[in-house]
Amino acid sequence: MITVENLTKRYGSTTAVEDVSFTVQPGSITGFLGPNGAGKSTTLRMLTGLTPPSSGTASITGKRYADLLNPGRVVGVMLDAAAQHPGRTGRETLLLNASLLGVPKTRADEMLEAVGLSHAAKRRVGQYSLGMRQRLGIASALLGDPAVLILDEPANGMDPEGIRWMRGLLQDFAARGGTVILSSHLLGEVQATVDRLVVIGGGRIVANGSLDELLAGSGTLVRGLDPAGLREALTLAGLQVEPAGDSHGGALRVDATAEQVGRAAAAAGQILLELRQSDGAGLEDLFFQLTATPAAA
Ligand SMILES: Nc1ncnc2c1ncn2[C@@H]1O[C@H](COP(=O)(O)OP(=O)(O)OP(=O)(O)O)[C@@H](O)[C@H]1O
Repeated sequence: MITVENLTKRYGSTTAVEDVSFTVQPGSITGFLGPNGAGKSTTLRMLTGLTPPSSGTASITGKRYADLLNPGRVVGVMLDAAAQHPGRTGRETLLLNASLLGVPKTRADEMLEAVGLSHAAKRRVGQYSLGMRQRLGIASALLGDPAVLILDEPANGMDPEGIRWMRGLLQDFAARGGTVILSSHLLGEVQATVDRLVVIGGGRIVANGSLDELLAGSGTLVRGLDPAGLREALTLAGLQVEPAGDSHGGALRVDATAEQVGRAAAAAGQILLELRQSDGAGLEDLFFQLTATPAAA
């Protein structure tokens, strides 16, 4: 379990992270989402003891990272896959990390196999693509057989096949009771992988919940035989209504449950052609909406 409580980081007059709190439970994959500069890396660096917080605390399995006896056996971390030593081979990289962690050398080859890099084991990391470095970074993070994984932008540079592979690996890890947090600035990149989302914008948490909860938060899509009459009826019933966009053929997005919308329409005798929870496009809108800075909103 990961617990972040009231974390704040200031750099001079810049507040990179402000009063951030969330938890990540075992058996789940949490996406830590936000646009560039939102404060994701700073939060993950504080969580892993690399950046001291200005205030607040972060703990992994109940302890601060610095207080873990052999942290690599508890938590696997990948913060910057591109920063790996270019002159070492993939295998040498893992052998070195295995000896630092005190795990058997055989783990290095096992992990190369697990991330699909056995064929490139003897190639220098400098010749690896970014996607291959991400795989190597994940192999390093898994070396100590940790219960917790913290990955900063692991999908960056991966092709769709790589993202699908990583999804399977992380879902297996979580299914065995592991705790995973991974950051991304692209919702679409992680949407199919994560169970929960913590969304950060301008250093503050702007949404936190399961994907289902956040989807439900994007409202109900409704389409009627008489669009103008339906809109008037819903507005008169006190519901917030807006057009759902050109691609939805006169549909409306309503900030209410499907039942509330259905009842209001029925009371006004409006005939409905479609009534459903607003879908993934709504989540994308929600993401932009949530992460827009007040000045841009
Ligand atoms: N060492 C530092 N000194 C000064 N400002 C910093 C430092 N590190 C981060 N910042 C600032 O803190 C803010 C948050 O940065 P951070 O790297 O955490 O964002 P991010 O969400 O990880 O973005 P990205 O996806 O671009 O990595 C930014 O405004 C950044 O310029």
